[in-house]
Amino acid sequence: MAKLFRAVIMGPPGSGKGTISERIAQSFGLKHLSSGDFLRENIAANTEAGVLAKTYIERGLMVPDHVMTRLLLPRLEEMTRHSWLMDGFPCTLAQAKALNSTCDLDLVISLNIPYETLKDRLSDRWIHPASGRVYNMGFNPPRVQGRDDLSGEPLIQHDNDQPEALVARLRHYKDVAKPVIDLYKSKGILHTFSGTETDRIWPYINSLLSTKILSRPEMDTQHIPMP
Ligand SMILES: Nc1ncnc2c1ncn2[C@@H]1O[C@H](COP(=O)(O)OP(=O)(O)OP(=O)(O)O)[C@@H](O)[C@H]1O
Ligand SMILES: Nc1nc2c(ncn2[C@@H]2O[C@H](COP(=O)(O)OP(=O)(O)O)[C@@H](O)[C@H]2O)c(=O)[nH]1
Repeated sequence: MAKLFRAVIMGPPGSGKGTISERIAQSFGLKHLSSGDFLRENIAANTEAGVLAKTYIERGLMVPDHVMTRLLLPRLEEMTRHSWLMDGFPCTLAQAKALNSTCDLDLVISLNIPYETLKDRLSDRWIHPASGRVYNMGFNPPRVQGRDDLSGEPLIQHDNDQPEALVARLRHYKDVAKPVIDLYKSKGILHTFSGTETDRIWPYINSLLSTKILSRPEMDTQHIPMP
């Protein structure tokens, strides 16, 4: 049976989780799972949990742990035959404990990015709300200004990406993430990457993953022998 690989990427808002997850998914063939995308799918489909989650997200609040775990864990249980990388979950200790009871993680990537960098990136972040695709006017601008590359639909900015909201979001992230980071450190699976540019961090993440993962998407098809 093939060795499956399960990883989590953590970091404050704007640290590049989504951007780096996409690169990892493309280079190593892991499925990129995003808690935000998953919530948006549930909201669009009007599921019971989606309707509930929406009431929190609209107020700029985190969705309660029990709603998140009820939504995400069954989804992960369906993924027993896939390697995956999860972005945005767990972000509290309760979520991490719930995840722990479902699967063994191989690796946790934690991004450590200075506040000034986060502030600059987020004030320039544009989002295609329907898909969650993310742009930055300097780093990865859309082909047509203000429009999503694939659908051509308008891009928006989130109020809570603006500097006034960011300090509170970062403080909250630090408070809730610290015990999660400590937990993964104690398990010996935490790898922290610091810097101000995704393009400079990426080679280190790439080479770490190259030592842990055998190769590209074929790994999902379960024909790769155990090392
Ligand atoms: N693990 C989670 N626990 C609780 N709420 C969550 C979780 N993941 C996402 N959410 C909720 O869904 C919303 C959208 O999540 P998403 O990750 O797309 O965007 P975000 O808050 O802008 O995060 P980031 O800036 O880090 O990308 C969050 O603002 C939060 O309300
Ligand atoms: N200028 C700049 N912007 C970046 C860099 N890496 C990511 N971004 C942008 O910064 C914003 C936040 O990145 P994102 O991947 O959404 O971070 P997340 O909130 O952790 O998922 C997005 O607009 C990205 O396009 C970088 O190295 N430089």
